[in-house]
Amino acid sequence: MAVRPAAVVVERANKSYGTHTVLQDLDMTVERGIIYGLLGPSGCGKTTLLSCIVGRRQLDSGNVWVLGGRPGEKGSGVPGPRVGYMPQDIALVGEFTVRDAVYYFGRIYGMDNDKMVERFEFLSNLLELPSGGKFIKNCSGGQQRRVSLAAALVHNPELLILDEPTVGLDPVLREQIWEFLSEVARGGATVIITTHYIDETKQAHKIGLLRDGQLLAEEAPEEILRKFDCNTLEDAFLKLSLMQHELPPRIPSTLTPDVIPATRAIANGDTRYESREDFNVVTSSTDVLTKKEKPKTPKNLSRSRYKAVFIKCIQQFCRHPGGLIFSILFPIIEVVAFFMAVGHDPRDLHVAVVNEEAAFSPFGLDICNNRSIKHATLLEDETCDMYMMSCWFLEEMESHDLYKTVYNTSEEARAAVQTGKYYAALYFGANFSSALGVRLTDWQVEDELLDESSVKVWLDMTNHQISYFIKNQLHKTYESFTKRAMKACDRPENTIQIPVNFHDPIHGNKQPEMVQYMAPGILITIIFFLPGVVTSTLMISDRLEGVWERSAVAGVKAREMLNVHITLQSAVILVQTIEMMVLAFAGYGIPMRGSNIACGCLLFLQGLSGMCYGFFLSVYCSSHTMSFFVATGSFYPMILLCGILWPLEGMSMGLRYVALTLPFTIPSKSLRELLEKGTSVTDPAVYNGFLVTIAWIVITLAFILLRLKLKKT
Ligand SMILES: Nc1ncnc2c1ncn2[C@@H]1O[C@H](COP(=O)(O)OP(=O)(O)OP(=O)(O)O)[C@@H](O)[C@H]1O
Repeated sequence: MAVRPAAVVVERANKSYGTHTVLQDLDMTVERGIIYGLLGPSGCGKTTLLSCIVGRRQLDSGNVWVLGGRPGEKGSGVPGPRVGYMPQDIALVGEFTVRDAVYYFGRIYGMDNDKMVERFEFLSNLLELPSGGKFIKNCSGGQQRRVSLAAALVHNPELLILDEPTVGLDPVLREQIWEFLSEVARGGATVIITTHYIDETKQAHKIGLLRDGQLLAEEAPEEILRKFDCNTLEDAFLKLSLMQHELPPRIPSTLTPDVIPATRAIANGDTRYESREDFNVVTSSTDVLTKKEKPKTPKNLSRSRYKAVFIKCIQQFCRHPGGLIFSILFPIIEVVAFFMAVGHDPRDLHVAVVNEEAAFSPFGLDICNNRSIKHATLLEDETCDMYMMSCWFLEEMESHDLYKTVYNTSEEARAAVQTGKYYAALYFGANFSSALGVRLTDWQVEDELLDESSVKVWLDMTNHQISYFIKNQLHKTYESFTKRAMKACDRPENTIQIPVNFHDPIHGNKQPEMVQYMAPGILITIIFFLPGVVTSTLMISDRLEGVWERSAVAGVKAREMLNVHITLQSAVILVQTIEMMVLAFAGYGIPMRGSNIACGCLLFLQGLSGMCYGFFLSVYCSSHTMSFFVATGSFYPMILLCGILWPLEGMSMGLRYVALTLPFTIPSKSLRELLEKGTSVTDPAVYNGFLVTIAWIVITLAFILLRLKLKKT
């Protein structure tokens, strides 16, 4: 008797999702060279069982042997090129053409170009595939399913696992596919197929009926019909299901040798097996099953897998205009938007002005335009005569970008502020100049005179930026106004300035621009955010579409996927870094006092950190929505706490420590040190930023690998 090892043996398999038991002490045997039809109602666990067979899920207890080894074991070829897997979902990249989809798997399995061309031609004819250049996303559901089947068949695997391959196909095509599968089995390969069309499984050599986590029957279709005295398999299954709880526990069929129907004679190369005894597998002796066979896998598959995934990612990226624009144009748009919109002083600001001094003068309000008027003169007795000084004040105010709109009364001016027309109202009393003259020469003045010599200001403080700007401009106006008056009266200009002298700053310049302060933080956040979003979106799409899972069954390792993605994203991040630096330093003249290379490296590392954060989101979030929530929920606190919007010194100590651990806070400070102070990278103020960035990369990668290890997704 020729003893022939089984292709698949499952022994006392148990699998639950939480409290929901899916497989319960399940035994299953699939002999080599047969078509095995796995049937069962929706949700009974067929897909779960298949994914345990291909090594993508682990049983809670029990054993699985596939092609003489354990799935997932090193060198078993499963997952890998010994299996062809067609999942229930299409699991193909929408940006693939029909040809790309088939070639992608061909490359993973290490097929050379000629072989792929030949197989593609063959499968195109067999499965009536749409034209090779048609995009998967433009194919109909049935066409996509046929392409998906072609992708599973491309490399002539030893074991074909097809999860509902014939759904939605027309009967003629279904018949052709079954004929082809019979031919494949005659060639010695094994086929496990699930289908909802029970009748078509008549063509299988063996059928397993899965219900409530167990196989109710596992026999040749004719045998099932005979045993249950039925004309159709549907009737037989109905009977079996009704009798399920009355039946004694099923003894695995392989232990009771049956006769394989004459019509189902099975061939493997030159050997033909006419009887079940011939065909028997020694499931009771796991020695035979676990005996290692040398898998017929081509060498250097890792290289071809890298190539396949690399080409796939490039195709996905280049054929996705949104992604391309997002990655290349967004950094430019965001940097330009920032430099154009942020940090500039408000312009064309008008304030409501009531000038009673001028109004009651002989020329009325026009007096301020009268160039012959002398506003301040030194008299012979060395006293300073001041006249219509409000005109000078208003002139100085305009030179500080605050323009007057004249009102007649202070009530009207304040009403204009109240209604939001202006941010400030100014009032000069009728005796402004004379009171000011007395005030500047006499220390002992009465409150009334003090009041008359003051410019009264009412502000709308609800807009902090603008009201602080107006306050600042009025202080500057006062400064230049008094200097002008003192000069006219031949007095030292600085005598009535505030007695605080600001020397040249140690760092930066006397008129710092907000934009320079914010730029490092903004560059850091942009370069972190973009790769983060691109990575999480691409990865979640791949996973939800089943592409990741399917590639993994074909043998692509998570590490290989990550490496390819990291390489490609790194290239994109490099381009983004260069774009941003050229724009910020050459385009908008942000000073760069430190090392260009150090600045580039810090930005690049931040991009990598953002990419790792994107990976992190993609492995921990089950959907795009979830990832969006987490990304938005985390980016905002990162930006709010990083010190660009408000200094850390304004936060409580506890919050400050939290802020320092976030990815933007210390790196933004380090970049500012590099740019504005030219600090060396050997200084902790700079290298701390690098350390925090690297720590974020390492920690997120560790969490990603941990997750991938713990959960085979
Ligand atoms: N990751 C998971 N977490 C929790 N429950 C799951 C998970 N995957 C599957 N299940 C549940 O396990 C049961 C079996 O699912 P499975 O996909 O294996 O069924 P199936 O027989 O393939 O169904 P169908 O024919 O509809 O595809 C279902 O009730 C399903 O809801």
